[in-house]
Amino acid sequence: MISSAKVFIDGEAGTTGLQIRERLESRRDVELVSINPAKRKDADERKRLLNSVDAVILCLPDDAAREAVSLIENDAVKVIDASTAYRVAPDWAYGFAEMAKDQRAKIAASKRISNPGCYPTGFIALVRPLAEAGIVPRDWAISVNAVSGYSGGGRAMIAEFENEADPSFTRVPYRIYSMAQKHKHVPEMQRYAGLARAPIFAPSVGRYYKGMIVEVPLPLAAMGKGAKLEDVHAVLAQAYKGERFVTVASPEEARALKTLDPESLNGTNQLKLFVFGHDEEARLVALLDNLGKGASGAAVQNLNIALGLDEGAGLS
Ligand SMILES: NC(=O)C1=CN([C@@H]2O[C@H](COP(=O)(O)OP(=O)(O)OC[C@H]3O[C@@H](n4cnc5c(N)ncnc54)[C@H](OP(=O)(O)O)[C@@H]3O)[C@@H](O)[C@H]2O)C=CC1
Ligand SMILES: CC(=O)N[C@@H](CCC(=O)OP(=O)(O)O)C(=O)O
Repeated sequence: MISSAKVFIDGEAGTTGLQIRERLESRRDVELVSINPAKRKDADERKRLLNSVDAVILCLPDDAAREAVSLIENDAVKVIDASTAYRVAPDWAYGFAEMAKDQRAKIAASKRISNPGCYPTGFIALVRPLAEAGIVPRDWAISVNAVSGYSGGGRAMIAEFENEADPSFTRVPYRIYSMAQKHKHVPEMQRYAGLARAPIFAPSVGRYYKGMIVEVPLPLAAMGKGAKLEDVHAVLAQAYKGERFVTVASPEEARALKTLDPESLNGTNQLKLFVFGHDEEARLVALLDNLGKGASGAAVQNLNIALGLDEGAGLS
């Protein structure tokens, strides 16, 4: 346990970096080390800071994250990378503490932690326990549909939706994207859900800032396992029993809902799972803030675990 850990956020002026900074600023057990804004892309100054702290959080595009990792020579520095660069790298710990019983220990023991993608956080939470239980066959042709607020695309997409002077400015209320089935999140979805086949991923973005719904339709009757809706719920409830940041709505709560608002958990590090439908057809839903449990919340949770601090410090 380190009493006051020094932390540098590389990319602290970006969407994710700013939110992490806000979550850490008032902490007494963490001392934030900032870069002079004029030098924030200066490799020498970044290298100095990257090697002078207990932990760094990388909130950069993939290539810049790889460069940052290559600049670290101090073996004591712990790295939490928010980008896609190392999410399926074998020598990195996947930073989804609730994903498996031994995952916290893996995160705590590793100096290289990759923060999960926002969509994969919802997908893996829903599917991994069901694949382990045999309800979802590992070779099932699974699909996942999702909607995100536009902050999911970082500063560039925020400008697209908010800045009328931006050449890409748009007023669309909703749009689908990534139709070529090559989204950067698919490899980590497949790997950590434990599937033999890549899921068909259909993401979309809406004209609102943040919040997301990730949905997995499951034709239970066609899956040949004889699982009923209550079995699906029971597996998920057991998998996340006692977890503070991942909860499963009760069957009564799910039945009472007529609609679901993607913004309901904004500002929190919460991920809430729902099992809708009936015994023949289930609609599994994960609700989260793409900038909360989908990014900055998860990064702070991982930082806390990596430094041996209270896992929930700075999080709600
Ligand atoms: N937004 C989200 O919901 C999520 C984002 N992430 C991931 O987090 C990372 C950051 O994303 P996000 O915050 O949204 O992106 P942003 O575009 O909002 O921020 C990226 C920041 O990195 C800076 N930057 C770019 N290149 C360099 C460099 N070579 N050296 C130093 N700084 C650099 C940018 O500066 P400038 O703008 O001046 O180029 C910007 O401040 C990405 O890898 C993304 O995939 C993860 C989960 C969710
Ligand atoms: C709405 C939108 O565009 N979302 C982004 C995902 C968010 C993101 O930046 O990906 P990470 O979670 O891996 O960092 C996308 O689909 O590329």
